[in-house]
Amino acid sequence: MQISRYSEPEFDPYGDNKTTETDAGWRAPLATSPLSAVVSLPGSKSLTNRELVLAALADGPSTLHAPLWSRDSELMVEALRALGTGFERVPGRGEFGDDLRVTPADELLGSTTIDCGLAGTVMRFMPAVAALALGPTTFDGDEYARKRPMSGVIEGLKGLGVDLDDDRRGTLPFTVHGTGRVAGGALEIDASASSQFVSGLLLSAPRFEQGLDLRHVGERLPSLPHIEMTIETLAARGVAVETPETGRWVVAPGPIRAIDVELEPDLSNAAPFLVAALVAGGSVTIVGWPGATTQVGAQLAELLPRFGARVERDGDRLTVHAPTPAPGGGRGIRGVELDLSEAGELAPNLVALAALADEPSTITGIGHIRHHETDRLAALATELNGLGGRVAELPDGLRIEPAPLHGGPWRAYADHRMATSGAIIGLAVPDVIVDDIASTGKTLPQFTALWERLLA
Ligand SMILES: O=C(O)C1=C[C@@H](OP(=O)(O)O)[C@@H](O)[C@H](O)C1
Ligand SMILES: C=C(OP(=O)(O)O)C(=O)O
Repeated sequence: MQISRYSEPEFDPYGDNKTTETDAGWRAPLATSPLSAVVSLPGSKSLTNRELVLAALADGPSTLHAPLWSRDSELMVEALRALGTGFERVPGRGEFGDDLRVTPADELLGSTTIDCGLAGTVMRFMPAVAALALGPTTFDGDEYARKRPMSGVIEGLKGLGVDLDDDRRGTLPFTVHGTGRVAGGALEIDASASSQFVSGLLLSAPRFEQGLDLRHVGERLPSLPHIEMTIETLAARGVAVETPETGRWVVAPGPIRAIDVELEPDLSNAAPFLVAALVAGGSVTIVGWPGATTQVGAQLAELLPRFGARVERDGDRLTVHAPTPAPGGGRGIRGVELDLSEAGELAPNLVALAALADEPSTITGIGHIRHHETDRLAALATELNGLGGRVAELPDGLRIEPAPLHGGPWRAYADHRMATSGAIIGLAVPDVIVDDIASTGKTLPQFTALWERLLA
């Protein structure tokens, strides 16, 4: 079989976003009439990057149908390719790019460097794979990636007997000295800073000699649905993860089956589009909404009605209808008291929505999003207040008071969800200029094209 390079010249992780970016930034389009839009979205980042790792560790070739093609998934492909995994693009039925055939290496080989970019999934999922490779693998990433916590991965691998050189600050860069085998066994880690510490160990665990008996010992565990997603993707490949008690996962050693998988659309990337219906009025429909899913974005169907939306489900179509405008002239968007600890990934877009509500909101349980692509609590408060907002940082969340907003610069901090939050504000407020809309290429290279079509 011919294994071609994934990064063929025509592939551009920033895609259509380049076409609308100018030197001054991207002027977020204002919504001038109620929406009536149907939107189709590319594959889920979280599912694609799990399936890439599992396909590379599987007992034969797997095909991923309708995978995500974006900066984060390209970084994952390049990381796995650097260790010897084969990739071949094959024509598929998806609207957003080819399918991908993944052929595991006969033997994973290190002696390489992996660029994690700003991708949490790459920096937290790949070190355990590198420990299964023969030879040293150095991990590094974007400047801000060096600030994201890695202690659960670093201390976890050391606890499993892996030789790892690090800066002792619990961050990138570091080098994993793989020997081609990991003993595995019982391990305790603190995953309070990120559920990805748990997922990253579980994904490789069936390949450890004694499997893994992992216990989380910290105070809180954020983003639980993402751990469920890891367990489900392993189960689909014949690996049972036992959960004898909350915060403990047991994986027996054994093969990871090669299977062909169909990727679901990214429901967290549906958030800005669905939120747009509440801000602009009218309705937005997402097609391809799965019947059952572990994606946390599915919670939008329950979260958006809390803000006053009406949600309708018809087969694989999910439609969000705007609330009735308030008699006094407001949009009718209600304030909320939300604990988003399970769904921190949705927080930036929901905070943007709350900033346009008629009533105050408090969103908590999201202290861990200070460790996402940027300190999202500080970034949201700074950017909204810069446009006249009244947002106060809490230790683990934000308090948002209604305030009239004005136009001005909106910094994205290289964070795709900060960029899309600026676009949401710009629907209602003229002259919001997002400095780095291309950061949406992390998970949705088509963002600006889809956004402009939403408003067309
Ligand atoms: O495993 C994953 O795919 C993810 C887990 C979550 O991370 P945290 O637990 O760090 O919030 C989520 O926020 C991130 O966007 C994706
Ligand atoms: C936190 C996020 O990403 P990452 O996978 O880099 O952690 C996110 O996409 O909101």
